Amino acid sequence: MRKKVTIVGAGNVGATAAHWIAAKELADVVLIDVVEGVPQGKALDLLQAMPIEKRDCTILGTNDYADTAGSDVVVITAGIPRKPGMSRDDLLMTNFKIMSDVVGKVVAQSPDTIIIVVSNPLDAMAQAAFKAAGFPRERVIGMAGVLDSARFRTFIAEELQVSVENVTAFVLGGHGDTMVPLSRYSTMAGIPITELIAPERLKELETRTANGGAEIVKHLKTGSAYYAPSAAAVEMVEAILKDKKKILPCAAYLQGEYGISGLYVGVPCKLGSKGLEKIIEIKLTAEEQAALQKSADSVKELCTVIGVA
Ligand SMILES: NC(=O)c1ccc[n+]([C@@H]2O[C@H](COP(=O)([O-])OP(=O)(O)OC[C@H]3O[C@@H](n4cnc5c(N)ncnc54)[C@H](O)[C@@H]3O)[C@@H](O)[C@H]2O)c1
Ligand SMILES: O=C(O)C[C@H](O)C(=O)O
Repeated sequence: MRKKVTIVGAGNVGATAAHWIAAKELADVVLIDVVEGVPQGKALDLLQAMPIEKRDCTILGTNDYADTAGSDVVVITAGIPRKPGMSRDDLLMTNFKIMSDVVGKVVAQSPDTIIIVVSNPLDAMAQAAFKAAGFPRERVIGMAGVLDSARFRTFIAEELQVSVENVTAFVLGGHGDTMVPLSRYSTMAGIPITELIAPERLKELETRTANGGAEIVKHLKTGSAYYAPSAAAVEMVEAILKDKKKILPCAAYLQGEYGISGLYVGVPCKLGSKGLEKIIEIKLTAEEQAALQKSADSVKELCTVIGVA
C-alpha cells in the first residue's frame, strides 16, 4: 500500500509541497484547507499532471478531516505569511489560533502520525503543535534548518563556482534573525569553507542567509518564499517515509541537549521512520553556543506570549 501524506494549508507552500511529493512519487497526498474549492481545484489540477509525469499518486483536495485519516505524515503549512516590513514574529497570534485549531483535528484522525510544522514563527508554532498534539517529541518536528542551510549552500556554491552537490552546511537555532549559520561545519567536497572563503566574505554570506526569507518577501511583496520551503519540507517527509536515517537540521524539542530544555530550537537531527530518531550534539565554540542560546531565548519569549513555554 502506498504511504499517505496530508498537507494542511493548500496555499503556496502546501500546494507546492504536494507537487514535489507527487513528482517524486513518494505518497498519496491529501490537501486540506479551510477555503472551499481551493484544495479541490489544486489537487485535481495536479492529479491531471500525473499521466504526463508518469507518476501513480492519488491527490485529493478536501475541507473534511475525515479524508486525512491514517496519514503517515502530516505537514502543517496553514497560516498567514508575512509581507514586506513584517517579521515572522508578527504572525504569532494569528497563526497560533490556526495551529491550535488544526492540530486537534489532525490528531483525532491520525493518532500515530508524524507532524512536520512549517507555519511561522516556526519554532514557536512547532512548540504549540507539540503541546496541542500531546505526542512524544519524536513525532512533532519543525522545518526551517533544511531551508536555511539550503540557502547558505546556494550562496557558498555560487561564491566558489562549484556544484551545489559539493556543498554541505548547517544552520542552527531558531528560524529568525538570530539563526546561527555554522561556517565551521560547512564544507566544499569535505574541505571546511573557512579555509576557502575569507572571514569577511563568509560573514556576508552568513548575513544574507539569516535574511534569506526577508530578501524574497521584499521581491514578492504579496507573500513569502515557497519553492525552497516546500522542497525542504518534502526532504524531511522523504527521509521519514523511506526510513533514511538522514541527518538534517530541524527544529526539535530539546531536553537538555545543547544546554537547552523544554524548547523547540533548530539542531542536527536524524530522521527515519520513527520521526526524530536522534539529536546530534556537535561541539560548539563559546561564541557559537552563546549565539544559539540567544536564538533560543528569542524563541522562548514567543512561546511565553502564547502560553506554551
Ligand atoms: N518554516 C519555514 O521555513 C517557512 C517557509 C515558508 C513559509 N512558511 C510559513 O508557512 C505558512 C504558509 O505560507 P504560504 O506561503 O503557503 O501561505 P499561503 O497564504 O499561500 O497559504 C496558507 C494557507 O493556509 C490556509 N489556512 C488558513 N487557516 C487554515 C486553517 N485553520 N486550516 C487549514 N488551512 C488554513 C489558507 O486558506 C491558505 O490557503 C506561513 O505561516 C509562512 O510564514 C514557513
Ligand atoms: O521569510 C518568511 O517569512 C518565510 C520563511 O520563513 C522563509 O524563510 O522563507
